[in-house]
Amino acid sequence: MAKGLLIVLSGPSGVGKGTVCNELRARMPKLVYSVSATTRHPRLGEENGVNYFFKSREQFMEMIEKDQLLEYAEYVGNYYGTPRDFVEETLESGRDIILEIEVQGALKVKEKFPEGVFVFLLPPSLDELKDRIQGRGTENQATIDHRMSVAADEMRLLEQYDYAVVNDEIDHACRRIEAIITAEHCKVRKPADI
Ligand SMILES: Nc1nc2c(ncn2[C@@H]2O[C@H](COP(=O)(O)OP(=O)(O)O)[C@@H](O)[C@H]2O)c(=O)[nH]1
Ligand SMILES: Nc1ncnc2c1ncn2[C@@H]1O[C@H](COP(=O)(O)OP(=O)(O)O)[C@@H](O)[C@H]1O
Repeated sequence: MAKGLLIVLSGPSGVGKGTVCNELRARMPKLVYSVSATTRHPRLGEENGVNYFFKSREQFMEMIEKDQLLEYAEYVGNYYGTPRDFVEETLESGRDIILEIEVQGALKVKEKFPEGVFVFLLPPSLDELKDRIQGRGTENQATIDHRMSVAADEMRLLEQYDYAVVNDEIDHACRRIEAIITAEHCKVRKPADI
């Protein structure tokens, strides 16, 4: 059986990765979502095992030592990582999986899965990005400033991705990503790619 597609959706904080990913999951019920582990505290309404697996620093370090993470990254003072087994089992079973992760982690996944589909979500402008992070109201000003300075560096990594999608409107961004997934399924795989 053909393996599933590994789709990595990345881009700067606040660009709308979470929002677009949720909408895609609603539109593509067969698309499997990888739930990450993190040392960040849960936000109001977030559930363990649904949004993230919330871990202590010690538990996270243990996952690293046991090689249970496909990749991990430290981002604005917290660790985030992708549980490996779930991704590999999903792909083996022929289902597509989407990882919504920040850019350093995405590039580590690319080293291990060069055949993955790497999608970079762009804001319509940096001003709009700041408005979105502020508008979400989940971070204090210092964290917002830190995330904005990280965002400028993150944008430079765009050229290492396969696709750039501007998140102007959620519906438009989702349609573009759906089109990318459809196209990837239609792609003729050369023996060297398999
Ligand atoms: N490398 C990596 N990044 C992750 C993972 N899970 C989430 N992230 C990213 O970590 C960053 C911070 O996530 P979070 O604190 O939930 O804030 P938000 O996504 O900006 O609302 C975001 O860019 C996420 O996409 C993961 O497993 N690995
Ligand atoms: N296309 C869009 N137009 C306007 N606002 C958006 C759009 N996409 C996301 N947002 C808003 O921007 C904020 C950041 O989105 P979020 O999905 O949390 O970003 P990320 O996961 O990349 O950090 C949220 O308040 C969200 O509602």
